[in-house]
Amino acid sequence: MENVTGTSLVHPRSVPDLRDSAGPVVLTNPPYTTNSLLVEANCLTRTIKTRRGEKKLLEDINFVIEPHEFVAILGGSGAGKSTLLHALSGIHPATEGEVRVNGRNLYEDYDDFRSCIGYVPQDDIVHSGLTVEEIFTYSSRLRFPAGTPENTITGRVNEVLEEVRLTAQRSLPVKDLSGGQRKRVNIGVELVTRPGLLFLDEATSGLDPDLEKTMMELLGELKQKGSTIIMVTHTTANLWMCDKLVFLTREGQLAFFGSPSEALNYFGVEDVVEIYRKLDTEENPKSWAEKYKQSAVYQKYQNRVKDRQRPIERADGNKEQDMVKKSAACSSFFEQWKMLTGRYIRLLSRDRKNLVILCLQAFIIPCLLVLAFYHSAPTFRYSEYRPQDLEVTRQIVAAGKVEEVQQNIQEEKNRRSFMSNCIALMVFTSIWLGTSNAAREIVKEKAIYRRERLAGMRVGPYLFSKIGVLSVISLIQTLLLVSIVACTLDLPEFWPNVLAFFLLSLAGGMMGLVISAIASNSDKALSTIPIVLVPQIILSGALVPIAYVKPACIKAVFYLAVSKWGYELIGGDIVNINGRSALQQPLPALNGNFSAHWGILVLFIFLLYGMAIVLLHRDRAVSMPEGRK
Ligand SMILES: Nc1ncnc2c1ncn2[C@@H]1O[C@H](COP(=O)(O)OP(=O)(O)OP(=O)(O)O)[C@@H](O)[C@H]1O
Repeated sequence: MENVTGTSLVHPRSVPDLRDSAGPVVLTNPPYTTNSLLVEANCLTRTIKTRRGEKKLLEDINFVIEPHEFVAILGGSGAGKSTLLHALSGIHPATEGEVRVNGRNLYEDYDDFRSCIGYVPQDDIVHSGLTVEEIFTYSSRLRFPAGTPENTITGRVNEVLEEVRLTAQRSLPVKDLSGGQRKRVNIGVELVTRPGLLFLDEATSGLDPDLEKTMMELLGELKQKGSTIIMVTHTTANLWMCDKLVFLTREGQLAFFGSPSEALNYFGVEDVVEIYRKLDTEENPKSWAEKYKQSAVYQKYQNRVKDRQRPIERADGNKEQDMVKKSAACSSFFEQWKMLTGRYIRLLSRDRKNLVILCLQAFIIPCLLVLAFYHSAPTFRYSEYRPQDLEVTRQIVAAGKVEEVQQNIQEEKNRRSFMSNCIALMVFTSIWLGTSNAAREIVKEKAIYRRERLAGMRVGPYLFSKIGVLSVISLIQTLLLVSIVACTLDLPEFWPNVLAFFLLSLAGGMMGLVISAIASNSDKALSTIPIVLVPQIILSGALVPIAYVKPACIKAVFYLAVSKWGYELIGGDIVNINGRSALQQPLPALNGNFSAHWGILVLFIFLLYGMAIVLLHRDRAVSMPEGRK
């Protein structure tokens, strides 16, 4: 392993996969990224700011991991193992120092390496409602370059099922698998592209000894197939399968880097567990780092670093770059959107209870509205709003029958008031339905989202897949709402009403997605909904007519509420009942000149969409180079 020649840093086995005999890179064959990668950690330090000042999680870590090496990162709890893994994989870059992969700066060229890197998190971050086969298939579609034939994907999925020994369970949903099987699914997701660099964060923890050994053997096989594997682990039973061990002191310094046998010799112990004890009981952890720097093992590997410098510089940079870039070519916007939409529909359709609740709420709420308004206010029926009413009133006035005029005015006021209330409630219902449909949709799968962003998923197709499916749900709910309420209460203008309520629901959905993008978990998302929805009720103008609101700066706040524009658009002049004479010509909903209101609702939808895009782009867990700044 230590005699790897420096003439090419690409493993020979990977070449036929990606190139035809004529030379140029082709993608008709499986687009695996089996090119072996050499990893150099140069002076890695990670400092964070705490209330008590700066804290170093990692300090001056240096080592070189050769292609095809299987490396375990070890150390006591809180030593910085995960921090080091994140720094090496580029997920959370070090604040000082650099990681070089085949001589190139990983942090600067992360996008080029994205598809060569697999990261298996500690938790089983997959959609538990999908089957094992579906998970591997979607994972392949997301990670393979555009235009990869379906049979290539199927072939690779079958291979991975074999590799992780889950062929018999391929049709089972992940939620029905055992803990160990789920771990294997978690690892398999990253294996579809056969990554050149595979990082695992305690991926084998919690497994029984037999399964843990099986997983280590599996990783050993992957190494044989060309991957460089770096793993954080607490399990010491099978460390002899690793090529190198990295030991960290309690304070994140490098205590040791070398082979398992060298580790036992260096620490003068017979069992790796004793090394933990030695590292833990040392009063001054830094002394381990200093001692290691004086050791022969350190000198040996430092020489290896020096020897490595020249071959890296000599390597055929262009070919190397081409290959990495080509394999990093992710699927197109449309392909990603299609895949993500298909997966989202599948997931929703498997969650029958949720679907029933979505339909029920769109059915029960309008039914309650009808019950409340139809029986209590028969005069409210919209069909009774006729211009003749006004004429009749005028005749009564002309006849000097003041009492009848007053009664007529009162009836007119009641009618408008009921109408106004019903429309306001429908407006709130639409916005609320949209918001509650969407508020959990990103946050509930945020860990998966982050994992897939690392694998090359783009924010645009992801958000569009959510919006597309949620729009269909909103449309169905709106049709139910408007059909039940508007038809029973004789509201005219059916389709314009449907469109207006649909836009409101869509705007609500966008608010929900913004909440979902900000929230750190589903509970927080749900408790944020009232913060967004209650202002929609207060600022709609239905409770306090905007004409009466003073001063102007407070009035301006009302203009920021989606409900205000929807309420005015759908209610027409009825919304101004308190500000106008009841004898004014009543205008049926949507008959006035409200074209600006349509435009403003659409503008709100676009603004909220933009906000969700920006928030998802700024998600710190997946912002590679920015994380360093
Ligand atoms: N964002 C942070 N703010 C403050 N301290 C942090 C932060 N992230 C990590 N730490 C601290 O850095 C140290 C190293 O954390 P890390 O998760 O890398 O340790 P670890 O060796 O993987 O631990 P374990 O084996 O228990 O998972 C810990 O003491 C942890 O509390």
